[in-house]
Amino acid sequence: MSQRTFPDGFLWGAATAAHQIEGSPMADGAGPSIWTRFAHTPGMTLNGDTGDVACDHYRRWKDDVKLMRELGLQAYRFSVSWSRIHPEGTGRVNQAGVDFYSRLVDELLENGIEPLLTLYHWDLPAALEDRGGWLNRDSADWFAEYGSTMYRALDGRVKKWVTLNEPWVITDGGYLHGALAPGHRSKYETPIASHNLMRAHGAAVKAYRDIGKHEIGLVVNIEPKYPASDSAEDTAATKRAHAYMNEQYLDPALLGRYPPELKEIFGDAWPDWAAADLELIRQQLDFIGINYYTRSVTQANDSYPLKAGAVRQPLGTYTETGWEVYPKGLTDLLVWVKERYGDIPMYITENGAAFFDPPVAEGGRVRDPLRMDYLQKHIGAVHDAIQAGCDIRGYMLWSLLDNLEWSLGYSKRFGMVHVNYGTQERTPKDSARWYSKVIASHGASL
Ligand SMILES: CO[C@H](O)c1c[n+]2c([nH]1)[C@H](O)[C@@H](O)[C@H](O)[C@H]2CO
Repeated sequence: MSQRTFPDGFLWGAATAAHQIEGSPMADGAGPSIWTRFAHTPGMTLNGDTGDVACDHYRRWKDDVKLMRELGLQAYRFSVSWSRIHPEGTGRVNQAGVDFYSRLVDELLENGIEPLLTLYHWDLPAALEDRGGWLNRDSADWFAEYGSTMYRALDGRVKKWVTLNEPWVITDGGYLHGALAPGHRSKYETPIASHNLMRAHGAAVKAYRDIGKHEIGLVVNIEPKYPASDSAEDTAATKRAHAYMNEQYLDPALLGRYPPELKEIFGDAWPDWAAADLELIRQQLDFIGINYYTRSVTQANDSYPLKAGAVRQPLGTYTETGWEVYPKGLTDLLVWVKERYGDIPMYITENGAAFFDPPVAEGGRVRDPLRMDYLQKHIGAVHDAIQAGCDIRGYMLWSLLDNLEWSLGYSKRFGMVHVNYGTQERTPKDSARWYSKVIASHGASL
């Protein structure tokens, strides 16, 4: 393979999220989030795992930034825990919470690492859930207020902002299937939560345009859907699945409309949204963040309400989370985004895999060849998309650290750095050493 050259300024980094790594969820005046509440509800997470300690990043942040510098990261994508900033969700600001993130950003900048800040990575203040959460139309104002607090505190030092991380997972997991906080199971609530999340996204972007002077975008998880057969049923099911996951959020954000398949999927549960709502949602964005993990070979089935599902590939390679390794899907998807939405700049804001890692060997080595192979192929797929004309400006590996995988607890390790949850010792895996070389060579060593 000829040497791969990435564009000048292409940012190499890694990503995490507050609830998954910080621990100390109630420290220094913070309020509880829906994940603090959900994880402490018996039966909601594997082994009853919670984010009470996680990777203890709330206390070890300085050493973790030092580790990022040693690895040569150029950027770091992290999220802010809303309930550290507004313990009741709105109104009173907890300055100690703002100060934590301000210190983290300063430390990143002092170490030559660009911060990429996600305002919302699933941890809604519990106080707002008690007021209806994302089912309450006021959530757009709540989110814009919180975003404005952070813009005023950090804009300028933070130059790349993200409103939401993955509205699809928030609603499909938290409102339809109930596997994620707040654990609802309602076909009727799901579109309402989705729509209010996107209204909140629009309101936060509008607020940014009044306060901020840099870049703001939206992060979506999208997954290419390939029909399992050329039957009419599988073709229609694939179209529904594609609209439900891939178009449901990018279409309103970038085109100001929902895909028509959503009415077919949700039926009487799909409201006729007001045009003014779609105008609020459709705000000029500076970039889109793409979270990519796998593809879905899709067939018609009796799932509710989508009536479509993935078919396991007998010759496929699968990760510990049951996702097929399919790098070409990333290229196909990025080209699809460009073709459907135009030349909007993109970042790969998450890509990575959980594999079973061996324990830390003598001398502090963690051999993770499967992860290295996954990453090499997917970064190569990003390069293929760039060659195909996509404007991709960076790659954030998921994840910097092994961390709390939501309802799966600590059972899945996505980190390029191993975390011993008993001692909190960090040990870079082989994949981290390999990634450092990729960064140092700007992709040439891929
Ligand atoms: C369904 O895959 C999603 O794109 C997705 C995968 N992941 C995510 N979203 C979340 O943004 C992270 O918090 C997860 O830790 C990470 C790994 O599961």
